[in-house]
Amino acid sequence: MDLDNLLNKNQKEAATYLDSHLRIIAGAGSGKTRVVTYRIAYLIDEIGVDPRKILAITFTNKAANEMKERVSNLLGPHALGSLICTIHSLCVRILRQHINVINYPSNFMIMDEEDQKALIKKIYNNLDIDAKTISIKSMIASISNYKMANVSPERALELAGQFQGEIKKAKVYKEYLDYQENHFMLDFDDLLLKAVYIFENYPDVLEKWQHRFQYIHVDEFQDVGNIEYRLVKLMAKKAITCVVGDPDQTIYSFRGADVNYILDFDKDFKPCKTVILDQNYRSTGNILNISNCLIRKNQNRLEKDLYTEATGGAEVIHYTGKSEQEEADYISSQIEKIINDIDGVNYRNFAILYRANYLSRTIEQSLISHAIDYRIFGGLKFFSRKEIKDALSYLQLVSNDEDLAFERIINVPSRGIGKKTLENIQLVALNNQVSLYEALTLYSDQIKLSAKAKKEVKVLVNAIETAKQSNLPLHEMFENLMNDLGYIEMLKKDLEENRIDNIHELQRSIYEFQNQNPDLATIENYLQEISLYTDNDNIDEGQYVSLMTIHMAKGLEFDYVFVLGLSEGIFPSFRSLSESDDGLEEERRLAYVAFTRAKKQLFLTDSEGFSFVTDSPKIASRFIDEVGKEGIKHVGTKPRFKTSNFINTAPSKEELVGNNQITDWAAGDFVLHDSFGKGVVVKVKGNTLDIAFELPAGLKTLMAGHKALKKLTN
Ligand SMILES: Nc1ncnc2c1ncn2[C@@H]1O[C@H](COP(=O)(O)OP(=O)(O)OP(=O)(O)O)[C@@H](O)[C@H]1O
Ligand SMILES: [Mg+2]
Repeated sequence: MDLDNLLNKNQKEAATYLDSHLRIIAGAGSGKTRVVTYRIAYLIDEIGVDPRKILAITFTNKAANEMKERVSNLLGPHALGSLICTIHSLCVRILRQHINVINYPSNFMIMDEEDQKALIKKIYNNLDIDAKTISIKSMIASISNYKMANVSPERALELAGQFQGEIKKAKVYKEYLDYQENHFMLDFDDLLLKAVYIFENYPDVLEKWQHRFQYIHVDEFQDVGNIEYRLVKLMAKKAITCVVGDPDQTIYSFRGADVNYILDFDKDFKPCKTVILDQNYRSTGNILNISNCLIRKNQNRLEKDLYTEATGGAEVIHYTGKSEQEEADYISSQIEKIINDIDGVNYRNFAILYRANYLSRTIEQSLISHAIDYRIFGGLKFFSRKEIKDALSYLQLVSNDEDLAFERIINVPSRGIGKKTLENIQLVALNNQVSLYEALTLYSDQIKLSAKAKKEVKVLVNAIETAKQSNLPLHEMFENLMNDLGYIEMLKKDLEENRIDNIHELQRSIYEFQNQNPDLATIENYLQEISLYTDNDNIDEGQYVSLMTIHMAKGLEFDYVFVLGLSEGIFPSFRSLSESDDGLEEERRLAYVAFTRAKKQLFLTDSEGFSFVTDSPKIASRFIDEVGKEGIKHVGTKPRFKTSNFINTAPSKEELVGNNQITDWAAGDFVLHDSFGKGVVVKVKGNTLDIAFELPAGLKTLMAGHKALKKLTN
């Protein structure tokens, strides 16, 4: 292995330095992960270290697999034996071997978040606690806090004093722990906590693991929290520890990550050498330039800049679309164009990144209609998400009384209708040769329901019947339906903000559908169209474009990267903006992570219109403004920033989303349309208008509340 050709001087120094602990602090794409990979190869190949003495901790399974693959490409099969994994899977290994010291069986079960929620719901039922008073999500957070602070249930009860809410929480906590112990279940926090507990209390176990590893590496060290740090510190007693990270890429502070662990690393790990890498090998000059410009806007940071020997390369493109659909179609067509124009490029060279999961919907639909295969990492495709399936089931029930849809939603939100009652309804339906919904409405006297269930069923039926008879535009009917059913309230209660955002996104999809198909805007037709998108399975092999949130993209790189949804309030997210400057700075680091994933070309996109999530008109993200003017080109519609007076003159929601003054329209009204010019209303049909425009536009059918349309008073 000729390291001189593979690494630059500083990188080589870092890869081969074995005299003490080592810290590598460096910006994105400077080869930190590459150094760790070569260091492992160097240890095995040149120094002759037994691979089993080497540990490398990565942030995600994907990163672990990539590192394993790279090492085995370098060394062939004799690299096998070194342990390259995430911190959670390391803990699972430790516990499977040693958890018996605390009287747990080694085949303990691991609980994910869904399991936690289910257990807490069960406990709420037993203790007669209403999720309205303590949301499930806040309960999960409290349990995590108690555990991390090593607070016992008894102590939690003491601390609660006279506060009823806190007393309840302490009780739930006790039940939760009892259940876990009786069933030998560990949640994700426990994996770390129990491993640390065993290390701290069973010196012989700790010693085994301290002996096991001679060289320890931790990638993405800027994102470790207290418990991870303690684990590494315990294990590293006899090892040479190498940590690498970039303080500008700390993006998990909201979950307890603390950048000070890397900044103060040399205080605990003595002696320690620090290597700084400042040459970027990943990106073109233009990409690097705008990323540097952006991150410099953070006040609270260590000054450090990256340079590259690469040329400027293709300009960074900022595209603004008139609508989200236009924005998405721009991305799809650029992917097609690049594949057509440049030899050897395929879908795998592309990534589309976004701030939050709900933002994938428009781009997914566009990719499907362009026949571009894609895969979502770390999440489900939009139309496979639980809340979307629930909402669509409700719409199905409204439109054509589907039994499968009925079964899916009859107890969501919970109406006290369990398996037995459902069987009862099914039997009544069968006996009377009607649908399940009809059985519930027409033959309710034959169905045994508790008083609570009866009340809830009434709410359900009312909501569905109101929706069936609604004359409102579809997206408003849908909004009312979700509210009337208590569905939104259920999500709010559980603090499921992401799911609420997804429901709002679905509402937007309905809104767009009726705008594009004013003549055909029925639920049946909408569901029909959507069915094209709902049964698209994930492809695991072959070529596909990668879609993921920016958090998932940490450490990865792609030739062509699109970052979409760069609108104020979306990214930076309005939730972070309302917190503090720290919130904004973390968003900016997130943008820095996103932009620096690109190797050859970076596309930043946003669009005009109205956001159902922020409930306001969209303007371009401040991050677009902050990247400076050099090496970036604006295309599409002229972007609007907060600094212009757009905010004052922004159209209202009614103007953008459609007002309810449909009845105000009459044949003969004069109108002005942004693109079609002047016209006269020929016919009013419900919410749609037939309008004769000046030529060349001619006769058009439009939504009455369309934002581009204004009624002229005379
Ligand atoms: N000396 C070098 N010669 C050639 N290519 C290099 C060199 N150093 C790094 N690279 C390449 O540059 C890219 C970025 O490297 P790497 O992923 O290790 O950076 P990083 O610092 O870990 O980035 P991030 O902060 O995003 O995790 C990779 O494709 C890597 O192979
Ligand atoms: Mg890396």
